[in-house]
Parts: sequence; C-alpha cells; structure tokens
Amino acid sequence: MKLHLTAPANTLLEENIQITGSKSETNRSLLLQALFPNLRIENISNSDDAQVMQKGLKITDGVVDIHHAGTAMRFLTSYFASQEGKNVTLTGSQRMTERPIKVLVDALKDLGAEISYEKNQGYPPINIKGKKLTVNQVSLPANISSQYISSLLLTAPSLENGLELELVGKITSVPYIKMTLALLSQIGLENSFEGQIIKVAPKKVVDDITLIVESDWSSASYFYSIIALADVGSSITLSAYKQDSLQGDSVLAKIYTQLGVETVFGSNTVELKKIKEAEIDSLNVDLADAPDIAQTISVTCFGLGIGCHLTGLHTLKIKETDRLEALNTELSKLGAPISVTDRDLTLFPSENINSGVSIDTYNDHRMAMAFAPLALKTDLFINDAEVVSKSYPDFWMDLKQLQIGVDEVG
Ligand SMILES: O=C(O)C1=C[C@@H](OP(=O)(O)O)[C@@H](O)[C@H](O)C1
Ligand SMILES: C=C(OP(=O)(O)O)C(=O)O
Repeated sequence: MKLHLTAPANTLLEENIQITGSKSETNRSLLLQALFPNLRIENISNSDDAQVMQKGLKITDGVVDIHHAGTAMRFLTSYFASQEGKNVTLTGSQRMTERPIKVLVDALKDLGAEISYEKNQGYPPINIKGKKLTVNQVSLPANISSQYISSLLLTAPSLENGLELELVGKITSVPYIKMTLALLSQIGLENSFEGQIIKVAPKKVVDDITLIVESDWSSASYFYSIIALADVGSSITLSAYKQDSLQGDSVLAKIYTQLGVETVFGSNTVELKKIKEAEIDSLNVDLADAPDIAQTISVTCFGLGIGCHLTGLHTLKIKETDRLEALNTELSKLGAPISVTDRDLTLFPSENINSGVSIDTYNDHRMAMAFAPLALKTDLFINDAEVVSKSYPDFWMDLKQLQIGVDEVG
C-alpha cells in the first residue's frame, strides 16, 4: 500500500488520541504471565509483535514464526530453552534471519541449554530442546542488544536457582533492562542491579496482580514530531501515559523542549503543546538509551530546517533494517545534507525540502511513521505503508484524525 500524505488545511492542531499499549511492556508481561498464569494484564498492545508473542507462547512443538518481532525472538529463546519437554524451531522474517542471536544462545548454552542453528551460525532459525536449567551464573557482552539480557532476566525467576548475570563491556539500551527488572519487582520477584552484576531470585508462585501496560512512548514520538512541525499554539493530548514511566523513550518530553514542545502531564495523559519556535541551530543528543526515537528526531530536525548530531546509534544497524543507511538514503532524497557513520548521524541545517518524494520503508515500521510528520511541511508518499502494524496498527487512522491527508494511491 502506497500512501500520499498532505498537510491539513489548518496546521494549528488540537486533538486527543488514545495510543495502544507499549509493545515492550506487553511482551515482557506476556512472558511473565506464561510463567505465572495468575497474572492479569491490561492495555495490551494491539501490535503485530504482541500478537506473534501471544501465539508463540502457546506452541509446545514445531515451528514458531515470529515475523519481524525482535523482542519475541529473543524473549522466547530463553523461555523455550528452559521449558522441559518442548521442542520448537524459532524463526521469523528474512530480516530476522539476519539479526544476530549468538550472544544470547552462547549464554543459554553456558547455562546448560540445548540450542542449534538451522541455517547460519549465530542467526535464526534456531532449534530449541527445552531442558531444566540449573546452572545459575553466566556472563555475556552487553553492548550489542539489551534484549538478550532482558530475555534471560524474564525467564530467570522460573529457574530452580535463579540467575546471576555478569554484563561485559558498556551496557546499551539500559532503560529496557531496568524496565524488565521493574516489572519483576512489581510482581514481587526479588532482583538487584549493581555495577555490571544483575541477580534474580527464584520463585514458584506470585500474588494475583494486574500489570497495567502504559501506552507506547515510541509511538508518542511521532506526535511530538507533528507538534514540533505545527503552528505555535497547537496541542495534542495522548493517553494513557504517566510521568514515572518505565519506558526510556519518555525522555522525549525533555528532548523536545529544545524543539519548542512543552509536555504537560495529566492524571493519565500527556498534553504536547507547541509553545514557541525552536531556537537552536542544531540538536545534540546521545540516544544509546533510547535508540528507537533516532528516526523521529532526525526527521523533525530536518523538517524544522535545523541540524542535529545524534550519537549512541551503534545498535541501529541490526534493527528492522540498517536504520542509519535507510535514514541516509531517504533524507538525502528529500534534499537533506546528511552524513552517517556506523554509530552516529549528522544533519546540517537546510531550508529546502523536496516535494513529491516517495519514501521507502525497508520493512521498518519506524521509517514509515518517522517520515509521516513531514506532511505538515510538504506532500510526500510512503511506500509499503502497512509496515506500521509491527508496533502501531492504528497509526494512519490516528493521522487522519489530525486532518492530515492520508490517501491510498495505485
Ligand atoms: O527490550 C525491548 O523491548 C527493546 C529494546 C531495544 O533493543 P536493543 O536493546 O537491541 O537496542 C529497542 O530498540 C527495541 O525496540 C525494544
Ligand atoms: C527495534 C525495534 O523492535 P525489535 O527489536 O523488537 O524488532 C523497534 O520497535 O524499533
């Protein structure tokens, strides 16, 4: 599906939007619910990634296809490795077979797991024969993906002797690890994170607790971008959000103040208000803790005509696509003066935005959603726009609610 996006007649916006639950919190909660069936979950994400996770958790034998869902791939690996009697092959989309999993598989093998590669060493598909894991200490590199660590931590409480992880090297995407531990704490599972060591105690039963998933902050980023590009005085209210979020991407509230957007927290809402034009020439941010908002921020800066220097992007090359290359290619098509390395992105200030450009999305939901706000500045096309369903199936409907023109073209 190719979409033509055009500016709303009035770029002074005022709207309320309900956003689906965080896919990160949902997929963690679902795994915990599989281990402790008396847990309840509210505000579950309606994303594809949450659906494949739900389906995957029900399978005991045979092939589990998790499509593009990185969290499902990684979280289910530890889960199945520790489930005695289950024998599954975990696979996914073509891109998933290019996203590395060796660090996690090596750690699980050190704990006694039986896992083998079905095609390329170090990559899905993998075959897992579930076993009782009794070894409880392992070390693993922490600078490639935090999902390997969260995966081990989520399964840890169900292991006979719990788990002690030693994280080697600089730890990346730290808030996601803290989110995992916070959810364990919410259901009464003892854990600690000191320096490079994380410990989780074993437990067989937990109290009847309801986990309430906060709405997705990465999804909120596209509305931050829209408000930053809209007229001063515009406002969008998003629900359901809270100030003490578990999601690292809530750092958006702070980052976007530099782009003229104020965030006002209500009892379960955030109101994003454009209070002034951005007063900086260039935005400098380290996104090692919030890699998923790199695309949004670079496109906002381009739309505002300001530059940016985004660092800490070393994980972007192994996500749904090589996001650094994809941003370089698509922003260049729009006329942006941009350069990327394998860990940072620099955009120079420029006034010109080419119109009528077709943005390629590379099977990456965030490519589609990050470029969409540019419709406030110029008309553009989004190729394969259905990719948004990976995390935010209602995205295009919600844009229409803002009176942005969203029209399917042949
Ligand atoms: O644990 C999670 O829910 C996630 C961790 C991050 O991945 P990395 O740790 O690989 O950066 C993030 O990019 C991804 O969207 C979700
Ligand atoms: C990187 C992402 O997802 P995952 O790694 O879970 O596929 C994302 O949603 O931006």
